[in-house]
Formats: sequence, C-alpha cells, structure tokens
Amino acid sequence: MSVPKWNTGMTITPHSQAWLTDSWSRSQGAGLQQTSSPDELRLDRDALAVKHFQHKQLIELVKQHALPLFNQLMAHSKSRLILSDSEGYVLCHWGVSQYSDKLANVALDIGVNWQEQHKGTNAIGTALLAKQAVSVIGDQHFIRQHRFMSCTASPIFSPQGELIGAIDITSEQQRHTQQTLLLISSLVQQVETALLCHLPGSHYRIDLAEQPSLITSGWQGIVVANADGKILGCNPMAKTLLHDAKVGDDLHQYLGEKWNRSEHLLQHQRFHLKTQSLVPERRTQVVSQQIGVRFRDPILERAWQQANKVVRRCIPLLICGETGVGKEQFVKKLHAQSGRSQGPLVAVNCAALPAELVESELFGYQAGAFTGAHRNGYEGKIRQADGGFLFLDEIGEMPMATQSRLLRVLQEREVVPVGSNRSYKVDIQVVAATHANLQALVKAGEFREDLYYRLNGLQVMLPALRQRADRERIIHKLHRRYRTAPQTICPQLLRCLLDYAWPGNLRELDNLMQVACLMAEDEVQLQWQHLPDALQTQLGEQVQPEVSATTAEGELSLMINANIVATFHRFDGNVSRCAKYLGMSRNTLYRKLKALGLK
Ligand SMILES: Nc1ncnc2c1ncn2[C@@H]1O[C@H](COP(=O)(O)OP(=O)(O)OP(=O)(O)O)[C@@H](O)[C@H]1O
Repeated sequence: MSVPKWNTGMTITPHSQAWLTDSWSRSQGAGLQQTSSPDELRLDRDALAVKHFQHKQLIELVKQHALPLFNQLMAHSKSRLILSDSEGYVLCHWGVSQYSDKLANVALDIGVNWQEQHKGTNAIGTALLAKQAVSVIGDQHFIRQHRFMSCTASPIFSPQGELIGAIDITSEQQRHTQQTLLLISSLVQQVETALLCHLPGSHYRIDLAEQPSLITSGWQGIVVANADGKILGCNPMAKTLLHDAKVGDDLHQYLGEKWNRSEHLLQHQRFHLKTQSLVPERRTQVVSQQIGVRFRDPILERAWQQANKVVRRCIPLLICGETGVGKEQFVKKLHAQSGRSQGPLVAVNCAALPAELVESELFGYQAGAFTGAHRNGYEGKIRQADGGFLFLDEIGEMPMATQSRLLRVLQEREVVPVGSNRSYKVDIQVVAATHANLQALVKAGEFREDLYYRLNGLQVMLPALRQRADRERIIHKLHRRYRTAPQTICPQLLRCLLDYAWPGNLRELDNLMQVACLMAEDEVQLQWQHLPDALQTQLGEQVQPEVSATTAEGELSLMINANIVATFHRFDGNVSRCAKYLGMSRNTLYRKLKALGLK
C-alpha cells in the first residue's frame, strides 16, 4: 500500500484517521494550493442579515446552552467558540478578542465561508462534510497559513435529523486533545436537546433511563411530547430505549398512564422517568425575545412578511379583517419588530371618538382654540406618533371632514393644529385597520377615494379564525395559557371547536378559553360541560338532534354545520375549495355532505 506524503512533511500513515486522508484528497481535488491563501467567499451585509434571521433560534440556543459552559472551561485558554450554518458560513463567534487580528487575517470571521472546498481541511468544513466531530490540529490543516490554529468542531442536527450547522472551538496555541472533542460533543448535545424542547407544540419533556442515577447524566433518553401526550421528538438515546417509538405515538403506550403526573422520579416497568412541563420556559422566552414572530397559517404568514417589507420603507399599510381577528395585535408585533420599535405606537380608535373631537384628538389644538380647550393646547395623536407608528383603527368610521385633513397630513407629512396657522413636520409610519369593506364605502360615497389610495400602500387581509389552517394550534395555545394544571382537551370537544364558525374570531376563542379553564379547574380534561351555556347551545345547534344529547361522547362525525352548507353553496359545490376553506379533509367533508343529503 502506498503511503501518501504531503509536501508539508506530514505523513499520512495507515494509522491516520480515514476522514483526514479523505479530506486532504478532497482539498487537493478542489484545486487548492497549500502555499497560497484561498479566495474568500464572504456574505454581504444583507445576505448575512438574512442568515442571522433564518438561524435566530439556533444562535439564541447556542448562546443559552453552549456559551456558558465554553466560558467556564475555556475562557482563559485563548480560544474562540464559533457557530456556522450547514453551508459553512460563520454566523457568530465568541471568545477572546486579542486574537481577532490573526484570526481575521485568515478570515475566520463572521460571514465567511469555511467549507472544505474553499478553505481546505479545517474543523468546520470537514466536520460538516464528514458529519462527525473532528479535531484539526496545526499541521493537519491543508492550507499552510491555517497551521497556527487548533480547531475542533462537531455538526449539529435538528430533531428531524437534518444537518443545520456546526459548533467549533478554535485556539491559537493550545493543542486540542480528546477533552476538547468531548467538550464540543457535549456542547452540541446541549444545543440539540434545546432544539428538541423547542419543537412547535412541545409541552412536556420526559427524561428516562434504565438506572435512576443516569437520569441527569447527560446520557439519558429525552422525549418531547405535546399537551395531549403525543410524541413530537426523541433524542438518539430515547430512540434506542423506546425501540420503535414514532412521532405521533401516544406516550402512555410506552410509559404507562401516569407518565405526566409528577416531576419526581417515577418508575414504569424497566424505565425511570421524570416529566417536566416546558410551558413556563417557552413563555418567558417569547417575552424576552419579542422577535421571531411566526404565524403558522400560510395566509397570515404571507401578510406578515409583506407588511414587514412595506414598513421598512415607511409605506402606508391598510389591514383588513373581521372583528377580533387580531388586527391590533398584529400591529403591535409589527411595531415591536420594526426599526421604529424605540419610537411610540400611538393608536386612535376612529369609531370611539365623538365626531366633534376627532380633529382635535388627531391634529391637536392651539391654546385657547375653542371653549373648553386646555390652556396649554394639545399636540394631538399625530405629533405624538412622531418617529413611530400611528395606528388608525376602524378608519372606515372617520368623518368625511376629518378625512380630507388627514389626507393633507399624509401628503405633506405636516400637521396644522386646530386654531393654529403653524405647521409641524412629522415622521410617521401610518397603519390603518378596518373590518369594513372600504372599497364599498368609497363606492357609496362614504369614504374619500383619494384617502383610500393614500392609506392603501399595501393592503393585507387577516384571515378569520374559521379560515385559519392553524386553528388547532391556537386552541391548544390558549388552553395552555389559561388552564391551571396539566389538562387535555376532550377530542370530541376539540372537533366541535374546530368546526365552529367563530363569528367573534380570536377574541371569542380567547374569552371562551378563559371561562372554560376556570370551570375546569383541577380536572384532567376540558370537556363539553365546562363551556358557557350560550356556547353549548350554539355548538349544539351544529349537531344533529339525535346525537346532541350525548355530544361529549357521541359520534360527532354526523355533525350538521350550517357553515358547511353556506360554504358549499358559496364555492358552487367545489368540494376541494370548500374543504380547504373549512380546514378539513375532503373525505371528512364528503361524509358530512352525504349526511346532509348534499352529495
Ligand atoms: N395571535 C393571537 N393569539 C391568541 N389570541 C389573540 C391573538 N391575537 C389576538 N388575540 C385575542 O383576540 C383579541 C382581539 O384582538 P385584536 O384587538 O387585535 O383584534 P382586532 O382585529 O383589532 O379586533 P377589532 O376589529 O374588534 O378591533 C385580543 O384581545 C386577544 O384576546
């Protein structure tokens, strides 16, 4: 067997690791020269911002779960902790800054690509390709210029097994040892566990092991389940322990009925297990981050992306949607995520202001402008919103005379207070909202056409709750928010809630959950009888008379939904469109239509 000898003097012996030999071959094959510094592939500012946005959760979890241990163990060792994405782009780094010059010289810097094909053998690029943890020490780097470093990296996998990035420790002098490899594996393990616990809908974390002493060893199995006890994901050890457990399986199949009853160590057959609720952690994180808002309904998500774009350019935004769909909440989130988040968010409810006060409320007034005016005058909502957002809620209710003055403000970006002849410049993001059909109001001569077009830089329509594809998630979210102890929702009740038309949208659902959770305090399941009487009646009307008496347990697949009939006619009998609109499968809809005599 011929032994390759590289011209650094490094001899690859049959004892050398295969991944290293392969990596050097690939580096040569990519046309790289050991003696010259490779061309640099670096992201520009915008592309880097996009990467940071896409990997926001990963970055946050590395900061929370890997950085503290790194700081504790490596803070004095002149090392740096680096996070790259799966394509080898450096997303972030932490650690001693006095090495930045030397590391910056070799472009070990944010936004630079360290894939093997660009940088030759190096821990980040090689770990990503080999899909295993590697240490590349000094001379083992392919490019001579990189040989002053020791680097150890490990790939990071998502709970679905997808490669999503790598964590690396780079040191300038210290030679990395087996301990560094162990440390990096441990950091990655922490991050992968955190990713698992942040799966959408995750509610319980169950640690399990055959020996009680292994439960907190770092080598225990971890399973994450939703509020109903269905498995959302497992770490590799849990997969081994639970054999054929699959996502979607009920946990009690594997761990018995009592798995979620205690935060203390519990024994079930050959396992010891400990169950923690993940919900409080999730809530504090949402509050502290205030970013990363994601709507899982595709229509809403699209509206969100579009709205963010126009707000970046200060283009007026018009939000339409039925009452209670969350227009105001949408604007609050938009403001919090915008470049104007440090500025005010001033909301004016045009429907709640008496017509004679609208003008002074919006434009302000000069001292002594009219009887009863405050003697110091008033700057008005528009000037209060300077540097921030002006949110004009229920804009369809604005009196005509005020509409023309508002139009002027929007055109000139200046306000003239009532009774004054002085104008004030304002820099505002205008967002208007309405549940009315503004175009119809324009046609009827009740809303100025020119103002309509001024406000309508972009119009987004927020879907009604009954149209949202993620309404099951919202029901569970609000249930988790208001229940006082671990509790599930009776599946038949859930089905009913999913089929209900929700005329009051999120507001109605939110109120319902608050009340129902109060009624179901200390119960293990939220059931039909916990709903307010009025809603029981309305939901009952959806159910055929012969089954309504036994709604909670009864066969609800024969439910008559007036909404279905209306929707069916609205879409001229098109079952696919009707099913999509109602958020149910075509088969279910066929069944219901058949029961109604419509098919
Ligand atoms: N994303 C959400 N998740 C859960 N509940 C929500 C959400 N958004 C809004 N809600 C609930 O719905 C209520 C109404 O929301 P909001 O005031 O934003 O609706 P709106 O469309 O502005 O209503 P209106 O047109 O009547 O002014 C809120 O008080 C809250 O209880």
